[in-house]
Amino acid sequence: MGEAPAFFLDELHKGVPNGFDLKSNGGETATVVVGNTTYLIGGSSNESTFSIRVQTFDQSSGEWVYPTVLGTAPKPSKGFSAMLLNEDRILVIRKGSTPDDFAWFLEVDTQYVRQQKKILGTEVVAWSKGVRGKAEKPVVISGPSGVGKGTLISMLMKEFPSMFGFSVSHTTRAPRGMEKDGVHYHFTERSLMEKEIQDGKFLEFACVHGNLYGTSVEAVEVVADEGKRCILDIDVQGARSVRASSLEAIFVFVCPPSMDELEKRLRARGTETEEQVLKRLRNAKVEIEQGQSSGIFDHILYNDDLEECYKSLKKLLGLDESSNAGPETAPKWVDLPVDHSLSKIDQKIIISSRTPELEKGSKDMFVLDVSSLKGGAPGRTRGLNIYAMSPFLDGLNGIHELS
Ligand SMILES: Nc1ncnc2c1ncn2[C@@H]1O[C@H](COP(=O)(O)OP(=O)(O)OP(=O)(O)O)[C@@H](O)[C@H]1O
Ligand SMILES: Nc1nc2c(ncn2[C@@H]2O[C@H](COP(=O)(O)O)[C@@H](O)[C@H]2O)c(=O)[nH]1
Repeated sequence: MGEAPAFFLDELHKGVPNGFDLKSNGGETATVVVGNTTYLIGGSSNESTFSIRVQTFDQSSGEWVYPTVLGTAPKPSKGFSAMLLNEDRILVIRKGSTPDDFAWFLEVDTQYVRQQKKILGTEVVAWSKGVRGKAEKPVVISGPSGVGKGTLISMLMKEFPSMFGFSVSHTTRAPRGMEKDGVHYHFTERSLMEKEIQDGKFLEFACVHGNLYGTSVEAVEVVADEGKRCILDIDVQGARSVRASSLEAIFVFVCPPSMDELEKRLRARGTETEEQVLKRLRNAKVEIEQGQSSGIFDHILYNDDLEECYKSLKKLLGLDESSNAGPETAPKWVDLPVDHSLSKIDQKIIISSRTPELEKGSKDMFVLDVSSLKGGAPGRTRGLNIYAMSPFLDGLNGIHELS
């Protein structure tokens, strides 16, 4: 595994498929060899911006392969640099990008990519954007309809607005009176949702009480992009799928004190028809059985007294009284040098300016610490840490933590 030799690159250039603009991209094409496959990441240029594209070359057959590219690709930028991070992913740095959108990972052999290869029967690569800050695991909350999941989640979001973000699911059920599209759910048509499921846009989906519900990859990404911890309110089937996916999460199951109390709450909420209430209660029995015995869940909570249950939820999430200290300081702005090179020392990527930055306050070197990465496709890669280093101004000890 490594960089492609120069002669091989020349051969590649001859056969480059249409749309790939390697020459004008001036050395910004990355070629990474993994076994018999060369991953070619190149720009297709449009005036002064490059859209990043991926192609693979199978050395044994001598053929170009068009992999299925999953995830949202990075937006066009002034250019990019790339390097092999480890056996399963390539790091791509977008030049001249905003600080919250500079680091991307092209996964070539992660668990998710291998899974998708099997499902789709094609070569697969997947994009995942790197996000800075703490790498707290998402929280999956399941339980029968009417047990109080939504109530508990609202309390958490109200008390810790800067810490948690809600994953807005898609559903084919009709909105209830107060529900807003895009806030409580993305209300959608079944045929459209089925097409999007086919296109790999969903992390999980399930038929629940006669309607289709699902968590799109984007719903989880939006929360990670805000630097928040994602909360998913999904049924047991969905929790099972997430458990089997590469999204590492904490799984919580909420039980009612009794079936009578559950029925009381569902009826008191007054949002379902009699037929729906009966259906939801029938399904509740199965869900409670599965929730308690399937081994999917890390924690089981009993929602009898709401305040007590909320306290237990906070405790298992590691939120004691002192955690309510207000929002974390926002990560500082990073002004990466546009013309830079990348090198790697252990789990640290050194981003060095090719031309010393002369402007007051600009930095010449950055260290991207990738030792605590979490998550990845589908979704964001969390836990990215970046430091500025000014060897010319401060000596090599001049490290400033930015996040
Ligand atoms: N501990 C509790 N004691 C009494 N009532 C409660 C308790 N927890 C929640 N409730 C009430 O029960 C009803 C159902 O709660 P909620 O809507 O949060 O359930 P849910 O689990 O989110 O249901 P669904 O899965 O259908 O969305 C609401 O009217 C809520 O106010
Ligand atoms: N598998 C999924 N289940 C979901 C999702 N969003 C919600 N749900 C579950 O559906 C039922 C019913 O919800 P309601 O809003 O109609 O009362 C409830 O158990 C939710 O947890 C999802 O994206 N995937």
